[in-house]
Amino acid sequence: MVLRYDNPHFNIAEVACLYAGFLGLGTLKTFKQQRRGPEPLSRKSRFGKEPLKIVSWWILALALTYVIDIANLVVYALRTPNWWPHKASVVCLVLSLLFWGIVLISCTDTSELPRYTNSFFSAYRVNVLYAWLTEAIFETVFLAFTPIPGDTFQGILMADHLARLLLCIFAFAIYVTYRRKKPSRDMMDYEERRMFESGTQLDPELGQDQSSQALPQAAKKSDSKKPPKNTSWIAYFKSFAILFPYLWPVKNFRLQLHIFVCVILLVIGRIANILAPRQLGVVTEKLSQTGSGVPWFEVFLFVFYRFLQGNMGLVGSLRSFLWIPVSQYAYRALSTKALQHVLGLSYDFHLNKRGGEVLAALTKANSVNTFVEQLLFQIGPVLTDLAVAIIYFFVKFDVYFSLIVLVMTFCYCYVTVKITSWRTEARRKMVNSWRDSYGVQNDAIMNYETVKNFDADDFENHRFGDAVDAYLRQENTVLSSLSVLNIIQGGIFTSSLCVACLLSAYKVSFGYNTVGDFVVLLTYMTQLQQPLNFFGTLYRSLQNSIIDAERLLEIFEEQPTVLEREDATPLKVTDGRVAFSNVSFAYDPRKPVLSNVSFVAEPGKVIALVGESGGGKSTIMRILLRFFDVNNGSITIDDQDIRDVTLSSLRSSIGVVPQDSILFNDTVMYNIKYAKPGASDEEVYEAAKAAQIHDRILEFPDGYNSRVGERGLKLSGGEKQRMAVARAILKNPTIILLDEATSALDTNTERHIQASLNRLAAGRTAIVIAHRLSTITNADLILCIHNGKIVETGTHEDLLKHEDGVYKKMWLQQANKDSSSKKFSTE
Ligand SMILES: Nc1ncnc2c1ncn2[C@@H]1O[C@H](COP(=O)(O)OP(=O)(O)OP(=O)(O)O)[C@@H](O)[C@H]1O
Ligand SMILES: N[C@@H](CCC(=O)N[C@@H](CS)C(=O)NCC(=O)O)C(=O)O
Repeated sequence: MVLRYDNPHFNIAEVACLYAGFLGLGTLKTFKQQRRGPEPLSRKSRFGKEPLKIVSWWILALALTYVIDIANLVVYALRTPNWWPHKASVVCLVLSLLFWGIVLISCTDTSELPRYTNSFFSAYRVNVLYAWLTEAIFETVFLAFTPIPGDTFQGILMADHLARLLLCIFAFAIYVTYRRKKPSRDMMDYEERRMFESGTQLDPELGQDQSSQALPQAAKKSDSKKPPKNTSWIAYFKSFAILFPYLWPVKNFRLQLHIFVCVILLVIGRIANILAPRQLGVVTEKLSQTGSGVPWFEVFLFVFYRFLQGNMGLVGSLRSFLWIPVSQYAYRALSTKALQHVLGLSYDFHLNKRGGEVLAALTKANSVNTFVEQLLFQIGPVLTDLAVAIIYFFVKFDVYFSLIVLVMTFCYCYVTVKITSWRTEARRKMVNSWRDSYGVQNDAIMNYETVKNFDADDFENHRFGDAVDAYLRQENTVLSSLSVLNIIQGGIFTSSLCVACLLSAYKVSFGYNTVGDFVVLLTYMTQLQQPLNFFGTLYRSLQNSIIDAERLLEIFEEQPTVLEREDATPLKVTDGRVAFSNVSFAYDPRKPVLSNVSFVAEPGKVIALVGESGGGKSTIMRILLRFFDVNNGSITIDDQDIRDVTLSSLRSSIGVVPQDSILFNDTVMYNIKYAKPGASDEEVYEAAKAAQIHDRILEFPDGYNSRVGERGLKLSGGEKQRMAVARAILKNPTIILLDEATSALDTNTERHIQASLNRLAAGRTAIVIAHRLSTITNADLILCIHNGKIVETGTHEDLLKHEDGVYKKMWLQQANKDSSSKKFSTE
């Protein structure tokens, strides 16, 4: 057997093996990894920086041999009359070049990978090895079965094949050399650094609103705490799967139908995108045939197809219209679920959270939805149109046109993504510097008096001027890089259009194609340009919504630490006896907060917890409400362990009057009724009367309809606490937890509050945290808490009898303080 130098079958076989094997192995590997689960990064990375560099140079050299091959063919074809290389050979050469180009980029450029996915090369090492092997085998076969070159053309081809074989052998040598080495610390660090670099590069530009501006920095910090994992793409996207059920309208058949119709409309849109240029070709054909009359129908059909086309066309608009309820459904489902989830998380999450961060993540609840929409209706259609163009041109015209679109697509997308990522960073800086200049301006105006006092007008003007300059410099970068991006995009698109048009013009002139074909080609290509023009912007917003979705996902992955048992029953409160037996608890195992706390709060009695600050009094309340679970011992209410009952029944049986009640920014009525939404106005008045706040409320300008302001700021501390008491009275629980206000109030207010608290405690089990001992002298039992232990118990009188007792000391101290402050105030 003798192989020709320009052998199409050989070339096709080689390219087919390369692509099929590479993709097949890639898929296999991804699934395998998926089943095994993520692996720690360090175990994977056998390749450090240096080998990766050598490999990259090697692949570049290999790609260059194909460039030389192509150039050789072109030169030979131009110099030899009536000789054309075989079409398949040309296509295969270009595809091989593209293949190695992609591998090269994947090995050297990992910055586009999302966090937690591994670098291309570490994931696809097997595939690259496979490609080397395939090349080596094919080159050996070629060299073995091809005659000695007869001219320069064949000589160059032969030299290229030989070079490729040598490069493959060289690559194996590199691989085998480095493979044996144990991964050094440095190598791992390098890989890890790459992972993090790739993660942080993905941060979006900052949004326009303050809340989202604060976010990326904080998010970056929290991310860096997570160990990097080698995760496959599937696993990465699978982690989003927990959000998808909220996107799909499970029970709503009508919405499912909407989605179905939208998908059909999408397909119709793609078809219209072929039909319109095709029809223009038909019209052109008709018009160029003299004497065939006016092609009314053809023209009408063309106009009709045009009417269907585009996002603003009939099909696009109909699709947008039908999608509205689907998108709204998803928004509702996701945002309510997110809030429900966050509210369901345990107290420790809420203690540790950065409030703004959680809220910002929740306001982006729509991000997953936006992500799906962008993929489905924007990026998806553009890429489909390109794929359709490749197939259509192949079927209708010539494989060369498909090749042009294919190479153009790749170059266009790659360059756009690269430049856009860089620009995203520049935009972030621009937004930051804008915020700085805004801050300077704001400072100057807010501190008007200080500025004037120090005669600092000039200083402030300069400061602001500098800040604006800094902003303008960043803006300049952003805007000029936009122009550069547009020029490069235009350049890539226009060159492919130019090649396609020249080729088509050539074919038309030699009669291989008709003028109509030229028109179809030109129209189809130009209509691709418009959506491609926004590819960068689309890519950026896609990235942003993925990042937002990731944050939402992090919240969804958060699990409550206090869980309800599956067989939990509702708490049945009969008398309201609360018993702590040998309870120990710590927020952090290294620092015990409560140890061996035992006491019984008998029904209808008032138990007071006193002791120094930080002793653990509030903790007792928190564990009774089961915001945390005890580490040892148990808490029972009417002989039912609180871990065995449902959380909601537990919390609804207990009334809490916190030290500093926080109210909702609504009316007084709304705030009191919050304890019992179904209560009548009369019940509210009764509760308010019992809490000694009714008369005061009536003095407000709008009575019960007065608004209390943000967090109840418009009310005084005493009023707020009595509102809280009114709430608790309305709720009418058997057990009351009361955290007394620490701050000394005026005697009148204090008397009112005391009276309202007495009314509240009457007939209920009350556990009171007392800061001022004078308020609990009548308590049935006083527990002195010191360092998380109960050190003394008894009534006020009992405890005062202990000469060296903790309680007595506190009592004397407070009595002293009170008398000295009274003295001071009367002087
Ligand atoms: N969420 C938490 N995480 C870790 N430690 C905590 C947490 N909350 C409280 N602590 C610690 O637990 C101890 C007891 O706190 P607790 O609030 O129960 O004291 P307290 O007696 O109510 O004090 P105060 O009278 O000042 O409110 C303190 O040392 C406190 O620092
Ligand atoms: N061709 C570019 C730019 C497209 C464009 O002009 N986008 C509009 C928004 S739809 C814009 O204002 N971009 C500003 C920018 O990218 O800085 C791309 O692919 O991103």
